[in-house]
Order: sequence, then C-alpha cells, then structure tokens
Amino acid sequence: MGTPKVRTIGVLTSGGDAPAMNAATRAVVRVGLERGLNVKGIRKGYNGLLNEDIIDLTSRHTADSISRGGTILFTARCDEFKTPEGQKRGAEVCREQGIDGLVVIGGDGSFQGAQRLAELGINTIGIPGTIDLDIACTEYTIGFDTAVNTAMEAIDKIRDTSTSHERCSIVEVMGRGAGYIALWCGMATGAEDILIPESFDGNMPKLEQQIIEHLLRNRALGKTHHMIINAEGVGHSYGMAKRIEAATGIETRATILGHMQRGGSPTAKDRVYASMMGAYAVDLLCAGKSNRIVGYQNGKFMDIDMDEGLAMEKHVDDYQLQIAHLLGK
Ligand SMILES: Nc1ncnc2c1ncn2[C@@H]1O[C@H](COP(=O)(O)OP(=O)(O)O)[C@@H](O)[C@H]1O
Ligand SMILES: O=P(O)(O)OC[C@H]1O[C@](O)(COP(=O)(O)O)[C@@H](O)[C@@H]1O
Ligand SMILES: [Mg+2]
Repeated sequence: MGTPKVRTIGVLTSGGDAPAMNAATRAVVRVGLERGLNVKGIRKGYNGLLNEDIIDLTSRHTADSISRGGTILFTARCDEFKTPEGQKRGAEVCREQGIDGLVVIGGDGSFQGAQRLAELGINTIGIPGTIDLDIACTEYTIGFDTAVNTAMEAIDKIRDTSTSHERCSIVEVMGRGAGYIALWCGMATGAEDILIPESFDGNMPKLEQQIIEHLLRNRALGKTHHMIINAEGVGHSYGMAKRIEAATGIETRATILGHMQRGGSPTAKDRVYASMMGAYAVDLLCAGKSNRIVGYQNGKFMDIDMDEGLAMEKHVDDYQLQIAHLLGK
C-alpha cells in the first residue's frame, strides 16, 4: 500500500438518499481508520460543508448502520454549491479543516460538485449513490437494487386488488429522467405496459391511445387486470388513469409509490457492493488519486476519470426493453 498520500479524509452524502449509503459510509470510516487516516463526516451534503457541520468519525458512529436505510450523515440539496463562490468556499473549508481527500456519495449532480472541488485542488472521489441507476459509467449504483425490490413488492400487492376488481392500474415509480426502476419493476412483475422516458417522444395522446388499444385487446382475450408501470419521468399518472377509464369504461386507478421506494433496509447486494465501493474510494485517496468515480463494470469494481464518466451517455438496453414488452403482451 505504501505511505498514504492523504492524512485526513472527509465523507458526505448528497442528493436523494439511497438505501446502503450507510454501508458505503461505514466502509469509508472503517477502512480509512484502518489505513491510519483521520475521518471526518460532513453532514447534510454540500450544505454541511459550507456551514462547517463537520464531525470526527470513529467506528462507533457507524455501528448498527449497515442494515438501516437513509443516511446517518443526512443529505441535502444545496443550490449555493452550484455557484463558483460556493464551490470556492467549500474548498476553503476543506483546507481549514485539514481535509485533503473527500469521498462524495451521491448521484450525477453531486459528482458535478465533486468535479469542481477537484479542480480547486481537493482530492475528490465519487461513489455512485442513487436509486435511479442513471450514471453511465457504472452498471451498478447504490440503492437501485433495494428500491426495485421495494417497488416490486408494492406492485405485487396492487396487482392482487387490481385483479379482484378487474381494474386497470397505473403504478408510478421513481426516476426523474431515467426509466431503469420502471423497466426492472415492469419485467419483474409481468406488467402489461412499461412507460419510460427514454422511449417516450413526448406525445401523450399517442401513448395513451396505444395503451387503450392494448387494454381493450387484452380484455377481449379474457385478461382480468392490466398493470402499467409508469416512470416518474413520463408522469401524469392520475390524468392518464382518468382518460383511460373514460375511453374504455374500465375502472382505472393510479398509485404513485413515491418516497417509500427510497427507504428501508438495503438488500444484501446493496450492502456488499456499497461496502466494496466505500473501501475502494479510500484506497484511491491513499494512492493519491483525485477526480475519479468508483464504478462496477463487467463483474469488477473499477474507477474512471470523473470528467470522462460524467460525459458518457447512458442508454437503456434495447434488447431488454424489447423482451419486457414481449413478455407483457
Ligand atoms: N452543476 C453542479 N455544480 C456544482 N454542484 C452541483 C451541480 N449539480 C448539482 N450539484 C450539487 O449536488 C447536489 C445534489 O444534486 P442532485 O442532482 O440533486 O442529486 P444527485 O447527486 O443525487 O443527482 C445539488 O443540490 C448541488 O449541491
Ligand atoms: O426527494 P425529492 O427531492 O422529492 O427528489 C425526488 C427525486 O429523487 C430521486 O429519488 C433520486 O434522484 P437523485 O439520485 O438524482 O437525487 C428521483 O428518482 C426522484 O425524482
Ligand atoms: Mg441525479
């Protein structure tokens, strides 16, 4: 390993929380201490950095956290940090606090903040923590697996009552601009329709007409329910339900699952991958690296230049989408 190139590291969680962010934080703390570093916890994302809401972390702070959802460091969105002044102040606080390496656990937005800090001379490593799976340079993001399983269980329950009443149900899942949760939940629950922003051209009347025709075809075949999984990025679930019911005469209900998808005890996969990523981030800092994102590709944990990683575009796999539609026909 050699002599670490940093002495004190900081860790923060930023943006929407994600189950198993705690496992990543815990690994940063425990591996950091094991490598002989001081570890500081910055609370409430970049807000805490600007307000110097910073505490010294010991192993004890992370006790009993691996099985808990949410983030023990709290999280926030911070508009001030999007400004050059805010970023300059953030770098100054790091220097004042003796933080010469920072681990940012968050999504694409948080990574842009990390990029700015790296440009200002703070060694920064990003760990992908978002339920949306919308970071192109990694096949895995912390929390996606748990969120999908949580949503899947909820959808199974909605399907039971939907079948009893012979209704059509629209379930809206999270994903601001990304349809991965919808695609996975749709496939996992055998949904009849899966609506994702990546394949939506913005023409809502056309989309609704396709759903209406599909629903009527299925009714003619004797299907007793029709489940539509709609990504938040497509949205408008309540209006869609009203219009489908008016056009078909089939009772239609919309459910927006909302923030329940972001909470809860993380799955084993999320706990293990998040732990590995936390450890990997610390070892990158120890090796003197900065402006890197920890990722997972082709069965291995890896790291990639943050500028390169953020410039990549993520695409939904066409084959998976095609099969999901075929299976729900
Ligand atoms: N372009 C940017 N420059 C600097 N900081 C940013 C930028 N975009 C986002 N951030 C910081 O990261 C925070 C979280 O970003 P957000 O997009 O809300 O969540 P996520 O990181 O989960 O994608 C923002 O509130 C802001 O403090
Ligand atoms: O908690 P909020 O502020 O309502 O944000 C909701 C958004 O956060 C997410 O859960 C996660 O998004 P980020 O990872 O980009 O923060 C989105 O799916 C959702 O649109
Ligand atoms: Mg994001």
